[in-house]
Amino acid sequence: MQRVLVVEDSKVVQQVLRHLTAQYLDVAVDFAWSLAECQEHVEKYDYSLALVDLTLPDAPNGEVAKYTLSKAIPTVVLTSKIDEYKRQQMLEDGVVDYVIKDNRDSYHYAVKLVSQLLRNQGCKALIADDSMLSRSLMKQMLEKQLFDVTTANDGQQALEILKADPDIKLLMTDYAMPTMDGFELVKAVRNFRGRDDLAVIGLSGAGKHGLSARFIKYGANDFLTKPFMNEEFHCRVLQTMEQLSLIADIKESAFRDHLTGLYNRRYFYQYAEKLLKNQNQNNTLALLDVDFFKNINDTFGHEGGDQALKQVGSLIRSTFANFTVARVGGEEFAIVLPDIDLARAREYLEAFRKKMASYDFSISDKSCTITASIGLAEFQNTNLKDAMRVADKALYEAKSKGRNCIG
Ligand SMILES: Nc1nc2c(ncn2[C@@H]2O[C@H](COP(=O)(O)OP(=O)(O)OP(=O)(O)O)[C@@H](O)[C@H]2O)c(=O)[nH]1
Repeated sequence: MQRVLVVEDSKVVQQVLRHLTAQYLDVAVDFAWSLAECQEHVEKYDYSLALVDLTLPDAPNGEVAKYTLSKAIPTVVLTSKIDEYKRQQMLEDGVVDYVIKDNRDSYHYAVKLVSQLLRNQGCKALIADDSMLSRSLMKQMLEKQLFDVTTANDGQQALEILKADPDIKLLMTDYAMPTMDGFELVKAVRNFRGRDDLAVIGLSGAGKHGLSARFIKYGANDFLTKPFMNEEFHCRVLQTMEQLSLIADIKESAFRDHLTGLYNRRYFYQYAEKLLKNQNQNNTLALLDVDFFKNINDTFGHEGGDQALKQVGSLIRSTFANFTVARVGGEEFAIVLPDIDLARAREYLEAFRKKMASYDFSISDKSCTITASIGLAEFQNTNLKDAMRVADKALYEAKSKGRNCIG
C-alpha cells in the first residue's frame, strides 16, 4: 500500500491539503507539523512520497526536505518564494519538483502532482537516444518521477523492446539516431500502440522547430526541444502521463457498474470474449440471478435492494477473484470460467450457491438470507452471446425447479 507524508506547519494550508488529498489520493496520508514530527512518522512507516513545506519553525532552511531525501523518500517541496540559488540547490539535492504557494491553485496542483507521481511508481518508461550523456540524464530525471526506466541506443532497438513489453507506458525518443530515426520509430510504434495506451514524447535539437511539429504528426503526444530545463521536462512528462491516466479512468468508468464496482454489460460483451480467443479448451459461462429480488425491494425499499446487490456483487467478486465477473442485468451476474469444463464449473458454482444461501446479508441493519438461481453453458471459442442463450435457458429451468439451484 502506498503511503504519503505531508509536512506543513500552517493550519489553514494543512486543512486545504487534508481536503484535497482525501479527494484525489486513494492512499494512506499522514500529516506532520514539524521536522520532529516528520521524523517520528518516517521511523514508523515506509513512505512512497513526501510533500513538504520548505520553511518550518524547527527547520527554517529546508532541512525537512534534506531529511526525507536522506531517507530515500521522493520529495516534492512546497515553498512560498523561490530564487535562482534556492531553485538550483533544491534540484541538486534531488527534490522531484517544487510548487510555489502563491495562489489557491498551487495546492490543487501539488496534490495532483503527487497523485500522478504515485501512478508513475513502477510504471515503465523507455528512452531512445544515441547519446549516452542524454540517455543517462533523462534516465535520472524519469527515475526522479518514479518511473522504472529502460534505455535503447537507437530506434530499431527501441522498437524491439516495445514489441516485447506491452507494459511500457512512456517512450521518449530523440530524432536523429542510427538504424531508425525518431519519426520512423514513432510511425512503427503507432501500428500496434495507440496514443491513449503509450505516451510518446519526441525530442529535437534547438532551432529545428519543424521537427517537433512532424513528431506530433507522426503520432507523438508531445515534444521537447533540447536543451530543456528541468522543470520543463517534468511538466511535459507529467502532463502527458496525466492525460493518459485520465483516458484510462474514463475507459475504466465506462466499463464499470457504478453500484457494484463490477464490470458492466458493455465490457462483458466487448472484452470478455476477447480474453477467450486463444483458448481451445472448454470454457464455461455461469449466469446467476438473485431469487425473488422484487420482494427485497418491496420489503427494504429500493435503497435496501441496492445494498443487497452490492453485497451479492462483492461476494461473487471475492469468491471468483481470478475470473471475469460482470453485472449484466438488474439482479443478474455473469461469470466467465476459461478453461474450466461444465462438470468442474458445476462444482464451483454449487459451492458458491451454498455459501450464498448461508451467508448473513445485512440490509438496513437487518440480517437476511438471499439465494440465487444459476444457469451454466459450456462453450468452446464460440460467441459469448450464444453461450448466454444456453445459460439463460438453464437459468430459467433453475427458476422453474423452485430457485436456489443450478439448472
Ligand atoms: N434496488 C434495485 N432494484 C433493481 C435494480 N435493477 C432491477 N431491480 C429490480 O429487480 C426486480 C427484479 O424482479 P423480477 O424480474 O420480477 O425478479 P425476481 O423478483 O428476482 O424474481 P425471480 O427472478 O423470478 O426469482 C425488479 O423489481 C426491478 O425493479 C437496481 O439496480 N436496484
